[in-house]
Amino acid sequence: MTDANAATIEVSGLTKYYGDVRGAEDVTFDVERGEIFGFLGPNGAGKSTLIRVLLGLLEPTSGEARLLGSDVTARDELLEAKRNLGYLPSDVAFYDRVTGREILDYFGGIRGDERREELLERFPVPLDRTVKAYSSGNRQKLAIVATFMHDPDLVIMDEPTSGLDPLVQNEFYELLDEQRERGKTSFFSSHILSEVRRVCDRVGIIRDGRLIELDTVEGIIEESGTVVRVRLAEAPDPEALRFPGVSSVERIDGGSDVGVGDLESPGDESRGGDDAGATYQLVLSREFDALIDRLSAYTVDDLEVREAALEDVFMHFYDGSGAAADTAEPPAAGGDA
Ligand SMILES: Nc1ncnc2c1ncn2[C@@H]1O[C@H](COP(=O)(O)OP(=O)(O)OP(=O)(O)O)[C@@H](O)[C@H]1O
Repeated sequence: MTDANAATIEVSGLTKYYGDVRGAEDVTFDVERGEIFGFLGPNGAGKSTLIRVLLGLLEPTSGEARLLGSDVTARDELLEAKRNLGYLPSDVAFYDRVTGREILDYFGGIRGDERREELLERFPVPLDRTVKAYSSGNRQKLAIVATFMHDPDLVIMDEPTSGLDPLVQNEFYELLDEQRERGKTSFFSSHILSEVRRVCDRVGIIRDGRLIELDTVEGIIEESGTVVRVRLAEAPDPEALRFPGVSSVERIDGGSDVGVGDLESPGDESRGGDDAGATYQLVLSREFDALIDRLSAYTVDDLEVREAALEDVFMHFYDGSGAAADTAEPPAAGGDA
């Protein structure tokens, strides 16, 4: 039975293997009623695997998952819970020889459509055209209307803003804010950091199938929220600059094998490697006394301290690997991260 007081999503020790291939490993988290929860990770991290298990489309190898109080492996229970669920897949595929209106009529007939008109005003689409003739943005807007129009308690979305222009994205974020005010729950995967920062209450970060971070966006930034760039006259091993509170330290002037010099600050590339000194980037919590203490052992030629962008923090969680490229924000997304 659906339990009105239960967390809307409960995942406990969930593991899913495809034969020998790990999809998800020992993942545990809850999403509470009224939360906006962002689920992040590089390509192949296991996001879709978890979403598909939650929807009952994949059988877990071990562990448990409950959706709106229902065990996702109990078919009848889950079917009942799904009346209160909206699902927006990443690759929306409508039967495209029918019109947008016919599609909404179809889904409305199955699940209800009490919010249809209001949502169409906010996300207008050419209703009488066949979906085949829709732009990808219109297709996504139609999918949003179809996902929310029966006013579900929980919506699960896989990269919901892909293909939307910035104005429509904003409208979508406002819709999520309103959902939260109405006690509805939103769970979505994303690669767009500005969107995560703008809308999410909490974030789970998944890598190689494992949940490696679960916190509020503020908590994540606070924990690793300051970026320090320092140019020293000497060139110590980066590890010599590490102290408690430093989550990453890298030499960024080409003197080490870790290259994050492409992050920002045009002009930096002109600096490094041409003499005995070296430039480092540290990501740390606000441990300034310890920083000054550590740097006092060297000659500081230049020092820059700034608040970390979410990108810096994610670089850290994504381990500075090529996977971090997935966190890059597409130009159309706009935003502040
Ligand atoms: N049907 C499948 N058969 C075998 N392996 C699979 C299958 N689906 C996913 N995998 C593997 O499971 C791992 C997790 O993949 P998943 O699609 O869940 O990642 P993702 O985080 O959703 O990635 P993306 O951001 O690229 O969509 C990957 O190694 C992937 O290759």
